[in-house]
Amino acid sequence: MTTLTLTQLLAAIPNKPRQSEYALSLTFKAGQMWGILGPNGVGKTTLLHTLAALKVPALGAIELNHQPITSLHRLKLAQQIGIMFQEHQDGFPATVLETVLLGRFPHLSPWEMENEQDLALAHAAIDRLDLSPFRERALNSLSGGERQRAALATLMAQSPDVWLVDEPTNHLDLHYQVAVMGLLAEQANLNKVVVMSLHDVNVAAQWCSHVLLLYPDRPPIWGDAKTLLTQQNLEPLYRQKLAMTRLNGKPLFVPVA
Ligand SMILES: Nc1ncnc2c1ncn2[C@@H]1O[C@H](COP(=O)(O)OP(=O)(O)OP(=O)(O)O)[C@@H](O)[C@H]1O
Repeated sequence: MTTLTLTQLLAAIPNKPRQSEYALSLTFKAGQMWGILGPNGVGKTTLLHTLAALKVPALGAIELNHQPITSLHRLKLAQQIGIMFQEHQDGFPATVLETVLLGRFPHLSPWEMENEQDLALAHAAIDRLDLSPFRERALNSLSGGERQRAALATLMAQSPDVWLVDEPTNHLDLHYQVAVMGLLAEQANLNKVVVMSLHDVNVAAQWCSHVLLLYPDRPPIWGDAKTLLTQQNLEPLYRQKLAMTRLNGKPLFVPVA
């Protein structure tokens, strides 16, 4: 069973004094769907980048299946941990299919070309994200939502054990928000670890099994989403008064002006 364990972890947040940060010690487990919530600038993206070993933490350790991630070869890491970034930068001109195929790169040997199975996985991911009409389109010609779905299709083609997803519902209309959260829930059901940053507490309440609440000015809390997603915990998180009701047994929060 895949585990990603954080021990006394402090992410290196630029311009933030270390003494004002609180350490994280928790384990993300296979089958769990985690939402990281917190105000703008609190460090959600920095934490995701640190978990993907793209940033060195200020302090503490991260272990994938009880092995320090720093001891794993970058290629091995990319086979097991995948990240979808918040901002999508198109480094060079490429079609949707070429981009999604990049997800297979960590699984290829040096100089090896993608085989039929890699192509089949890329096509399946494109179909799953409703991108078939755009298969041969230049990535930079896509709309924001289509581009977001192409990034998720690339992650799906990569098929890592740990999915780190920075604001998955960004740019998406309501239909695709539900479709994409359904896709991530499906991955958790397939025993992947899913960790995402979210701004919509209602999306977290609807879909996440666990949450990590990052406060700007007090220790973080983490655990069962049903227990932690309360007005009492969320109002100080966002410094915003909230009203709460229930829909189908799940809480629904509305900011009160
Ligand atoms: N390259 C950088 N130089 C200076 N400061 C930076 C840099 N990158 C990030 N920061 C700062 O680090 C802090 C954490 O940023 P981060 O993107 O992790 O926050 P976030 O919680 O994801 O925010 P948001 O909800 O706005 O996406 C912010 O104050 C940000 O301005």
